Amino acid sequence: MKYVIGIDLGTSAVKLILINQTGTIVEEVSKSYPLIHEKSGYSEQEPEQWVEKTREGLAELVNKFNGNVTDIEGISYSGQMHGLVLLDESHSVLRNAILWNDVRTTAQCKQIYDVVGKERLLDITKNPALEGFTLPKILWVKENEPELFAKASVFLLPKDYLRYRMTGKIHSEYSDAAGTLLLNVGEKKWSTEICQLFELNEELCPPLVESHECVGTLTDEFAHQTGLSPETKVFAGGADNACGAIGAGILTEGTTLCSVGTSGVVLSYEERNDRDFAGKVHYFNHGKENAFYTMGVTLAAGYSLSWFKEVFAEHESFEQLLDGIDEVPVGANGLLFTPYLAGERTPHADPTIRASFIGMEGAHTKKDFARAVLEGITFSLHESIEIFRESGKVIEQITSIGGGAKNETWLQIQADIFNAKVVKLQSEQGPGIGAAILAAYGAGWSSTLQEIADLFVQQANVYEPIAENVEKYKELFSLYQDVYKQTKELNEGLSKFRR
Ligand SMILES: Nc1ncnc2c1ncn2[C@@H]1O[C@H](COP(=O)(O)OP(=O)(O)O)[C@@H](O)[C@H]1O
Ligand SMILES: O=C(CO)[C@@H](O)[C@H](O)COP(=O)(O)O
Repeated sequence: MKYVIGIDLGTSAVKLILINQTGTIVEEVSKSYPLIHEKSGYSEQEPEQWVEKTREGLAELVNKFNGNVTDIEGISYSGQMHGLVLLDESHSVLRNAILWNDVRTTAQCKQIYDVVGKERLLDITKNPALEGFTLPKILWVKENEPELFAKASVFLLPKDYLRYRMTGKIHSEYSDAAGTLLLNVGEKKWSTEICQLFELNEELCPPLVESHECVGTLTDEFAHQTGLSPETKVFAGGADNACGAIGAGILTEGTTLCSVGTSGVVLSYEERNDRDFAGKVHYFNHGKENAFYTMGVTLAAGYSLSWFKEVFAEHESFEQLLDGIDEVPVGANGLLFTPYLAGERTPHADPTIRASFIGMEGAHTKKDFARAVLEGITFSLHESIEIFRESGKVIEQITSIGGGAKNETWLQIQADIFNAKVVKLQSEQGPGIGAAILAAYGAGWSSTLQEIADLFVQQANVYEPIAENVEKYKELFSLYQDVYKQTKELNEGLSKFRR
């Protein structure tokens, strides 16, 4: 029997899965690491933590594995997107990674529009200038830490840095490069024009490969530390959302994904590189060669729930916290939550907005709050579905993955708010499975990604929308949408009091 490993370098943890040739997950290991929030709007991580935790996790995985390690044919990656890792000439890390959910770069986004022009930026990158993307972070470091920036020889995205440490080879691949605002997405090459406009040496951008391409094998040192064979082939991998899509079988036109990790996304497959969404949703290269996807993002999706748990139910598990929320009626007894804990991306690209609970009263219990949090996150995701539907897409079925897909009541809430069938897969670890599919495809297990996805992606359950709930949620959604408008100015006033 042959095996592959999928590594999902998430925001909250690195999740490792070992899958065999029949698509069965044989072993799983997860190792978490912290976020560093030095100031309001800042979000960083230490790249060394990603490497250490992956090393520890792989050693544990190999230790639990009963077979022969030389039968593990390949490893590939799925990674949190957009994070900036800067390396010096000797490829040492220059500072903490600045992550996708860090919103310190509003001034740099404005600078990008002023210098490149909004239309031209959309022509080249297909995306607007958003705080979370990589180019604004590069410009922030250039402006605020010039001495450090002068030492930078190359930038890497999070999983590309991890792969570098495991192989000694520097690369990026199209699906993650698409989230930097430095890639010409349609033409699949770094934009010389954008690099020149910001006086960035193009060598700062790593060489690009396809997601399924083999970039080398493990270094002897890494193989020795984990117990893996130094012959194990390493494949480039993809952005977590591209891998989540592969791992959920989103490989043809008309298929849609909802993923609730730390962030939340609604993603739809695109065959073409020339659809015009005017920057309302992200438009990125897929991990499948020459394909694309469009995507709306809720910055604090799972994060809103984990924040709520940490602050108000520290000693409870997610299962305990959510136990009984199916008994709370639709609308959480008149309580509405907007999940803007870290600002928002879709449909409001707004780093200043913050979250609200509206309608609190003395009779509300923790269960009402927990249900309101789940509903608020789902309303935010529904805003992206509305954009897709308005553009003419027909969305009748959505595959739901990520930590959020562990809860049955939440999946029913998704079906009712989205007014679509929601499919739960046997494993909610879509991005890790997508990474494993890329490794299996790269290793030649089949001639198409689709064939491997058909084998690896297994449905567990389908949640049908309940008509009565759909109607109630339509009314609540319109109230939810009002909260942004009504709290925008209030939050601008409050922003000077923040840390
Ligand atoms: N049992 C559960 N029920 C509902 N949500 C859960 C459960 N366990 C985890 N989650 C949610 O999933 C999120 C983590 O999802 P995951 O896909 O692992 O994230 P990431 O890839 O960002 O590290 C948590 O923030 C939490 O909100
Ligand atoms: O910024 C985005 C997508 O544009 C996020 O989706 C990140 O890619 C992080 O993902 P998770 O850790 O939440 O899965």
